[in-house]
Amino acid sequence: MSLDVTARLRARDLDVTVSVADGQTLALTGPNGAGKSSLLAVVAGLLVPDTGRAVLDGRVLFDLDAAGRGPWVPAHDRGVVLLAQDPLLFPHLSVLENVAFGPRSRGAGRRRARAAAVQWLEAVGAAPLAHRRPAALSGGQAQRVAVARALAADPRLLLLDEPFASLDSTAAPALRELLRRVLAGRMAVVVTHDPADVEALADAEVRLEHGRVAGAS
Ligand SMILES: Nc1ncnc2c1ncn2[C@@H]1O[C@H](COP(=O)(O)OP(=O)(O)OP(=O)(O)O)[C@@H](O)[C@H]1O
Repeated sequence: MSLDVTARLRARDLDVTVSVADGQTLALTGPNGAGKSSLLAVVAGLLVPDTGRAVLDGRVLFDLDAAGRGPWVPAHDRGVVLLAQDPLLFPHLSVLENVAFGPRSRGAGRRRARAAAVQWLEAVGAAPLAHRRPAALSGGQAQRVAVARALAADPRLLLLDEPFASLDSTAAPALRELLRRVLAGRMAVVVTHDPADVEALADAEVRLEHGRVAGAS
């Protein structure tokens, strides 16, 4: 059980091979423009590489030959959730409905989806916010809710793109501690510029530069 991805995309000057072991969190680091977000987008199914192959838990996500032909599993069917810098909650739904959305779309009934949502909101310390709309949340609160929504979807792989970038320095440590707890034993990739995130969250680190793997530890 693992993720193995090889992707080449000329338009982004990306040419990488990266693996994540089962239950591990990989930190993806490197300077601006190194290709970190592009690689997450390829794994999430939001960006199509020219050629490459990705296998998650033994299941092929894509396998594109030199002509770009081959199997391609669409984003919604990958078991992969991308948590972006901006929490991107559905503005017209309550916090509870936002978190229940994942279980609902995976076929859970209304009651079971809401129960799962309550449980995840409690896990991230956001249960009192359940009936608010996203517009009534602070940035840190919205990120907590976004974490709950991501986990409620029960992804096989969680991708986090600079999850603390929009938070001030007082909110970041609490969310980092929350992620440290919820990522334990899960497969995840976290893009970060902050050595504190690597230290707190990662089992392994891959550094990208100019769209290439420049180091791994
Ligand atoms: N929407 C886009 N269209 C075309 N090229 C893009 C787009 N987004 C990024 N790029 C280019 O792709 C390359 C990789 O960018 P990417 O955003 O993946 O890097 P990054 O490591 O995530 O950077 P940052 O740390 O600034 O977020 C860069 O050369 C960038 O200019």
